[in-house]
Amino acid sequence: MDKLLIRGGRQLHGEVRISGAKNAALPELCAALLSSEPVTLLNLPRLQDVATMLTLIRNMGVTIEQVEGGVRIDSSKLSSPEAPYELVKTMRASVLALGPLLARFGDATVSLPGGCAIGSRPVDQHIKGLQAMGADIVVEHGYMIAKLPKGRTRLQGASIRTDMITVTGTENFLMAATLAEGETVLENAAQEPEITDLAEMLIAMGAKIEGQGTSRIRIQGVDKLHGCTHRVVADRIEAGTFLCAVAATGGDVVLRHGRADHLDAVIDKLREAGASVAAVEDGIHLHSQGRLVAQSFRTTEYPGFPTDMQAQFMALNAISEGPSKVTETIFENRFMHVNELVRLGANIQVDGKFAVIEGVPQLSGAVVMATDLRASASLVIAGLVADGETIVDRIYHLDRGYDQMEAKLRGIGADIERIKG
Ligand SMILES: CC(=O)N[C@H]1[C@@H](OP(=O)(O)OP(=O)(O)OC[C@H]2O[C@@H](n3ccc(=O)[nH]c3=O)[C@H](O)[C@@H]2O)O[C@H](CO)[C@@H](O)[C@@H]1O
Ligand SMILES: C=C(OP(=O)(O)O)C(=O)O
Repeated sequence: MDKLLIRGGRQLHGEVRISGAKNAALPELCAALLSSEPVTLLNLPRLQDVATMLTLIRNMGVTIEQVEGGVRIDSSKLSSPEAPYELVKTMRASVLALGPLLARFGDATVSLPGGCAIGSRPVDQHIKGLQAMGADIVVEHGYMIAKLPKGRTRLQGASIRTDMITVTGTENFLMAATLAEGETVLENAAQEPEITDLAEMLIAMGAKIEGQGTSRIRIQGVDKLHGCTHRVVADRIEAGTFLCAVAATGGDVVLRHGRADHLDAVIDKLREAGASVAAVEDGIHLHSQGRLVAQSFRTTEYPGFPTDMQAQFMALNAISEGPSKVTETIFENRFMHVNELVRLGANIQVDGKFAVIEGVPQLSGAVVMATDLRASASLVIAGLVADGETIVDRIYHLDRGYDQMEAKLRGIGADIERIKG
């Protein structure tokens, strides 16, 4: 298992290129299954999750050709609309294959993803919504087996209101509805920029969608979608992670292609903490000097503070001045990084969905274990400011969602290397 070795204490200066977003690329690879014509996705990040999704769809009989900056996906010969457990277990986003397969073939078998470190993450809303569109779905032997009733060839438009806001749920319904008969209205829809990006790709394929980026999305089903070329939106969580890293170490960095307009909640907190952050042409500029002031925050759905930035901002709070309180409202078990941050000298108490942090002036390097994707990123940030050497073990979590993180950090002056294991 690979590890990262970090020698902390360096300020970060220079430019980082932000990659395409994991959470847009994954649904968009599934959206390519909606058409028998080729789809080209550009600005595709080099991530383990993307590789897993490509294996998953290749397994179904899809042809993938590498092109500069991305892939060309040809699903005209897709023969087996199935997502097996072996692939789904390493990546929950595989559930995004369900909506497109069902919409195009009237038939899909997708493994239930199972729980993961940050929470139980059920998919009951996905099933309920697709059932409202006329699918028969049974759960047997750990699989969701979805079919259209006899005599039907298309899903039916429906009004779907989920019990809570769900990002991949909204994406599954959005993709399924593009080929359904009639109108689908998604109420209580997620508003994340990745959903808007997916909707823009679907529109480029001939879908009729209105209201993306709001809580009410309307889709008029069409008979067929065609191919398209789409550029994956920049990863706001990768950008937010680098902002927190530089805010913690001090320094001056431009995040090329970063979208400040997708990170308002995080940038507001960084400014309140004392960092200077500005949108610049095709990027974000951050300048930070000296110890910042810790900030309390509460994770909520977009446009609120993202749960995917909670761990990284907590690492920053751990070495900022004063107390802060972090409230995690989206996932029930997303404080796995706390014990590891404590091993590095942080002062953090957890009580249910609250974490209370008392900033300390200095962390000290140690061996720590990554438990999930963003927990790993928070440990890297802590390692960059800690005294001496920090080893972050189990970074396969990090590789799931960060495109060459250590090379990008080295490029702006961090002392960080990968130890192959
Ligand atoms: C690939 C991708 O885009 N992943 C993101 C997506 O995950 P994902 O789409 O899985 O997260 P959801 O928005 O669905 O989850 C929100 C909450 O709803 C619950 N829920 C969801 C669906 C369901 O059928 N039943 C149910 O109870 C979840 O357990 C969670 O408590 O949004 C999360 C919340 O912003 C992010 O942390 C993930 O990075
Ligand atoms: C939780 C995350 O991703 P996923 O939904 O793919 O597990 C994340 O990106 O932080």
